[in-house]
Amino acid sequence: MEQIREKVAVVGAGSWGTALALVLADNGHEVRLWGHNPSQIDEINQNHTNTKYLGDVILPEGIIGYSSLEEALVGIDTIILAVPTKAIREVLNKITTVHKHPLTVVHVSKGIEPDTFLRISEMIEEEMPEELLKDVVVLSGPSHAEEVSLRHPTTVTASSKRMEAAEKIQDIFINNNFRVYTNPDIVGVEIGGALKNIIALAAGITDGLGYGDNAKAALITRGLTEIARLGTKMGASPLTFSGLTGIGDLIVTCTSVHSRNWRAGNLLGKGHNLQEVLDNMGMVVEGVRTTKAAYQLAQKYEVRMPITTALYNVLFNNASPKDEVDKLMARVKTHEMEDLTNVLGEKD
Ligand SMILES: NC(=O)C1=CN([C@@H]2O[C@H](COP(=O)(O)OP(=O)(O)OC[C@H]3O[C@@H](n4cnc5c(N)ncnc54)[C@H](O)[C@@H]3O)[C@@H](O)[C@H]2O)C=CC1
Ligand SMILES: O=C(CO)COP(=O)(O)O
Repeated sequence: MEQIREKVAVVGAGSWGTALALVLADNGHEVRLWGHNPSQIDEINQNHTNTKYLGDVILPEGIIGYSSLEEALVGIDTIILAVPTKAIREVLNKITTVHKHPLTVVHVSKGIEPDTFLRISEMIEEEMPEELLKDVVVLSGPSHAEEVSLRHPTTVTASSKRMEAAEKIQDIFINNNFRVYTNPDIVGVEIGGALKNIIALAAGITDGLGYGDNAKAALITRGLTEIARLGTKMGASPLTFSGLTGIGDLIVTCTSVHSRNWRAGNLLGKGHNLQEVLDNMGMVVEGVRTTKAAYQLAQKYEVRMPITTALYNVLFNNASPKDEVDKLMARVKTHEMEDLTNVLGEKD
């Protein structure tokens, strides 16, 4: 396939931004990687490494690090936004201050904003002046940066309200190690990517408590049910949850040692407190804030989300992880298929 060569700016030089910059550079694009930590940018330009996030991986020389956002964005019309959900508004604000030309914004973050309940594409639409925003595309799926940077086979999905925009991003990223699909269901893609982190925290907790694979399989399966239950009420297609950004990302995040959400949950299950865990992680654990947002959304949409509620109690009400598991197991008996029918919206 003939690749189009583009000038692309990756905004955010953490694990995921750096790994995606590597994919883009492998495809021959001119890649500018912006980060707010000047010493890290020096390391990228001088040593072609980003050791804090990707260890001894050698980055392609085609990646040029920038600590000036204004300089990084000169002549750019596509940006990859790769910062934690919490930083999205602040970074967009900086972008619109220095860049006055229309942009396609590809976001790769996995979260929902607590209190506003906005998905990330909605936050971008709210924060960017209409005349500066061409398209919003989300790129999501089962994809740990550590493995992408080693060029191990990975599959993800691009979604946008305008399919041509998603297809363009598919073309920019796709290669023989990094296979990109498209899906028109942006609500489902964003909800699946955000909510799987909640279940991964819970899976880490049960592993930390010493429970085995049965408990993890139960969390993945019943977790998917409650993600789909909320997602369909928010307008997602139920089919998306059986795809890469649904069950796919849920499996990888609940089972991989690379997952920060699983690792944080594991420490909580072993008895560490939340602040201690977050302080030691040194990278973003998106599931904590997303649990708050999903707990609030469950109440707004009157959807049963027992795993999310149990995790909310552990994170924000000081509940004991073991007591919450005991409570989940002792709930009133129910029919599995009746629950699944609810997912499809055929019953309240
Ligand atoms: N690491 C991974 O394998 C994947 C991560 N993601 C998502 O990508 C998003 C970013 O995650 P990671 O890169 O993994 O996080 P990270 O913790 O590795 O890096 C985050 C980067 O954002 C920077 N940052 C934080 N606040 C900032 C601000 N206010 N202004 C500018 N830069 C700021 C940090 O300095 C750091 O360089 C998250 O939403 C995560 O869920 C999605 C897929 C895979
Ligand atoms: O989203 C991810 C993999 O698809 C990364 O998950 P963590 O943030 O838990 O590391």
